[in-house]
Order: sequence, then C-alpha cells, then structure tokens
Amino acid sequence: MAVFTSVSLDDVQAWIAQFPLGDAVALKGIASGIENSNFFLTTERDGQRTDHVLTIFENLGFEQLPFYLQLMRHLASRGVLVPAPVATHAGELCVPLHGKPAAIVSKLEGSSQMAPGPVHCAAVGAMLAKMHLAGQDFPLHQPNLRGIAWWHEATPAVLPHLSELETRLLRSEIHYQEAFHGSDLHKRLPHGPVHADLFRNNVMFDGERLTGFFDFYFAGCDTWLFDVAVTVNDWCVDLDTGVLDEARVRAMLDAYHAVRPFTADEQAGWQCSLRAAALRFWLSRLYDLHRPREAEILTPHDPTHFERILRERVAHPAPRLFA
Ligand SMILES: Nc1ncnc2c1ncn2[C@@H]1O[C@H](COP(=O)(O)OP(=O)(O)OP(=O)(O)O)[C@@H](O)[C@H]1O
Ligand SMILES: N[C@@H](CCO)C(=O)O
Repeated sequence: MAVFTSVSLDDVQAWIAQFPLGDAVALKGIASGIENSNFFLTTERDGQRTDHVLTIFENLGFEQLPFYLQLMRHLASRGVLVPAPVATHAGELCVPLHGKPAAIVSKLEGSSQMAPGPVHCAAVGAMLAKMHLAGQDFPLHQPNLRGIAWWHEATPAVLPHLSELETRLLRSEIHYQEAFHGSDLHKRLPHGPVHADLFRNNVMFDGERLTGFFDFYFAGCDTWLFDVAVTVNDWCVDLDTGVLDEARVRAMLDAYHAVRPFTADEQAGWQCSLRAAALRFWLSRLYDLHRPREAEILTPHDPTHFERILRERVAHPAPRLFA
C-alpha cells in the first residue's frame, strides 16, 4: 500500500472537528497511487453518512497546495467534473495532519476504466476541452513543476543509471525539446491551467458515464496541447507496444475539437508535444525508480513503457489533430 504516513481513525477524530463534516466513522488506506497518502474517509452528521477522500501530501508544501485545491474548486463551480475540496470552518482547504499538509475532497462515484474504448476516450476528450476553457479565468498561476526546468534537474540524476542507448535517446530528446520550447511556435500555443497527469487511473467512470477527473497534484500552467498529448499517450495506446490506436485517438481528438477547436499552430506542434509528454513520464519514472522513497509497500512504475512510447513518437508521424 502506498501509504507513506500512517493515520488511525483516532487521529482523525479530533482533527475532523475543524471541518463541518460531523464525526469520522471509518478510515481506510488506499492501496494505489505513488505520490501521496490517500484514505477513504466516511463521516456522519445528523445520521447522514458521507464518503470523502483524505489526502496527506508527501511532497508538496503548503505554498503549492492553494493552486491545486483552488483550481479544483474553480473547475467544479463551472461544471467540470472534479472532486470538490471541503473547507474548514475557518475557510481553509488545506490544514496540517501529522505535520504534513492534508485536504479532504469529495469522493467520485465509479472506478477507473483501465481498458478504455473509443466511447470512453471521447468522453475524456470532451471533458478535457471543457476543463481547459473553464480554467481560462482561473486567477492563480503556477508553472508545470514537471516541465522542462525539472527535466534539466532530473536528467543528471538519472544519467548514471542509463545504458548507452538510453543515454543517447535522453540527451537527444532534451536537445530537441529545448529547441521546441524556445520556438515562436511554442509561444503561440494556447495555454492555461492543465491537469498534466490525466492517465486512465486519474479518471472515474460509471459504465460509459464519466464521473470525474481527479489527482490534480501535478497540475500547472502549460500548453493545452501538452495536456492533450499526455492524455492521448496513455488512453489511446496499446499498452504492450506504445503504438497509438487509431479509433481511440480519433474519438478523443474529435470530441475535444468539437468543444474547443484546435488551431493550426497546435497541428504544427503536435508531434513535438507527443514526444514531450512521453519524455516527461519516462524521466519521472526513471527518477522515481532510481531514487525511491519509503512507503509501507510501493511498486514503482515501469520507465521502459515510456521509453518505448517516446521511440514510437519519434519514429512515426503524429495523427492529424483535426481534418
Ligand atoms: N476524489 C476521489 N474519489 C474517489 N476515489 C479517489 C479520489 N481520489 C483518489 N481516489 C482513489 O485513490 C487512489 C489513489 O489516488 P491518487 O491517484 O490521487 O494517488 P496518488 O498517490 O496521487 O497517485 P498517482 O500520482 O500515482 O496517480 C485512486 O486510484 C482512487 O481509487
Ligand atoms: N501517471 C504517472 C504517475 C504519477 O502520477 C505515471 O504513470 O508515471
């Protein structure tokens, strides 16, 4: 279980009094996830039980959290399906628990769709476009903390662990992405708050009905296209080969385009963005693998999956964003 900080129901009983939620009646650690400690928390007020998710942030500080939690609040208030953070009586969205920042958000119904078809990809594409548009007037700003500046920090840390072939790929892709990120084209790409980690395991479905996006703790301001690329690279690939599945790609991109039409600049930057999105997760998985943190049980994600995807995106032209 990826619970880095142990919390008992007793610990939560006193702590919960600062929220307008009544009593804590059940607490259960959540096994999946590698970044934070998460728990399902049931509260009872006036005989009514409600389910929430309690997150203890292991790597994020109090200064970064308002961006994520306020963003979720902003999006939820505009009809984007995301968990709503619960404020304390004093109006705080984030308060310490065992000395670490912690927050309570509403629990989404359903479960993750780990074998999505075109219908699921279309739902994700449409909601992603809606989310980008709804984020346009969000007043807080934070860069994507796993963007190119971080790639420059992480690269020297992972290079000693790589084979010669991997080293060559990493160095050349960083070089290629420096040119793309410094280009006028990149400056012209529409940007704003993005999720930046919208994988299959960060979206809930009830059958074919999308019930919400969650895990916003890698969100930041970046190009909308990067967000689309991250999402396509996870939802629309054959997991064994990293090859894009045409039907799922088309369903996702067409549904996105119908809500927020892509621009010609985005078409021009699409392949570079797919490569950037593959590089980002190859690098973070290498970083996590070679610099593991302590957890009660922790299974690191496999970096070679994204190395394969990166090689695929370099080797093959990207599908058209729109007709
Ligand atoms: N708002 C929510 N509603 C319902 N379930 C949730 C919610 N938030 C988290 N979960 C559950 O908790 C699990 C872990 O959460 P999450 O993915 O946010 O963890 P994490 O440590 O940030 O993970 P990672 O960064 O590896 O995706 C999810 O797979 C999901 O089952
Ligand atoms: N989605 C990331 C984990 C961090 O949220 C990955 O699969 O590498």
